Amino acid sequence: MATVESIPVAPPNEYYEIRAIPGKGYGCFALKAIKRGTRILADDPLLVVPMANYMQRDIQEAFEKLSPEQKAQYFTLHSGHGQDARKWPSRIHESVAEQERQRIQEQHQARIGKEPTLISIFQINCMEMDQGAAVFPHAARFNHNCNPNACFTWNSAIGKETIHAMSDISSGEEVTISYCDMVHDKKLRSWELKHYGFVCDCRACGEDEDDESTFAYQSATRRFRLQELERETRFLRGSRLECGAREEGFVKKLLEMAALHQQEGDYTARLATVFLDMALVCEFNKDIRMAALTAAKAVQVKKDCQGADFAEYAKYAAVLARLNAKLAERKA
Ligand SMILES: C[S@@+](CC[C@H](N)C(=O)[O-])C[C@H]1O[C@@H](n2cnc3c(N)ncnc32)[C@H](O)[C@@H]1O
Repeated sequence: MATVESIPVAPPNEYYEIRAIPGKGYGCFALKAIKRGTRILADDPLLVVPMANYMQRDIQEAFEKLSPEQKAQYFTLHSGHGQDARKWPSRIHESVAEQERQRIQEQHQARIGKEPTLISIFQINCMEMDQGAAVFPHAARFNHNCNPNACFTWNSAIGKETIHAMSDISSGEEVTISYCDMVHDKKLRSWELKHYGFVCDCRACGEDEDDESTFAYQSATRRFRLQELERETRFLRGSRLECGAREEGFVKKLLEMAALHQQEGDYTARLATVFLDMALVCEFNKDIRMAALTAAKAVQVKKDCQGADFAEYAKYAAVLARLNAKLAERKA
């Protein structure tokens, strides 16, 4: 039970404070109106595990390197222990290799254990970092929403985890991020969130998806269509974008994807890639005016969600500069 004295403190900042929320532990609340694109937090890693398929011993090894204060800070974080074993599969398929089997068992024991452990804290607080994962003590205080108002990124250029506002946030509103892929449907999201030990009660999860008048219905429809469009365009993007440029209806599909992401409030780097691909396809098809317009949108979204100091941002800015130069040449 949280007491006033035990409430964790946010790092000195003008944007948010930490408050207790019944049933959710703590959460982060806006101290004032925050504009989309604002960097709310840039957090240093506390405990780093340099591989994705980490074992208990890897967390232990990283933990041993911490100072006594850092070790104590780690154990103030929320833990995913105390879950009901009956809600998890009781067997591991025989085809699973020995090392992975051990990994699954370690994770499972941590979840159903009675006390917080290194793993039970790591598994619900870690975020991707380079080829592995890390716990960021302040970023770890942001709760989940399937339609969040903020997003997080590991920014290797500055060596920090950043949290940016993805929409305009009102004073007093909880600042949330998504722990799962925003395109996933409710069933998959609930499985992903089960690993964190909670059932999401956001509008997209809590309302009746079969009732056309609800946000949940609209959201489910958008996510379903986005999945379809991702499947249809998967092999026409990235290094195969020139094939996409030649495909009839491809730009229309990218436009639809961009619209759906925006309607869903998903102003993440994924939306930036859709705008960038649109710009490159338009450039390929010699529609420079449209290309420059969509490149400007890509740059804006990229900057808003990750910042101009994010390494990949320079690539986006370079595309826009090239297109603007082409436009200027045409006008001259
Ligand atoms: C990374 S921590 C977030 C901060 C945490 N609430 C705290 O008190 O430090 C993740 C844990 O917070 C809780 N949590 C996050 N989002 C939630 C939500 N939407 N509903 C209920 N619990 C949530 C769950 O216990 C989850 O395992």
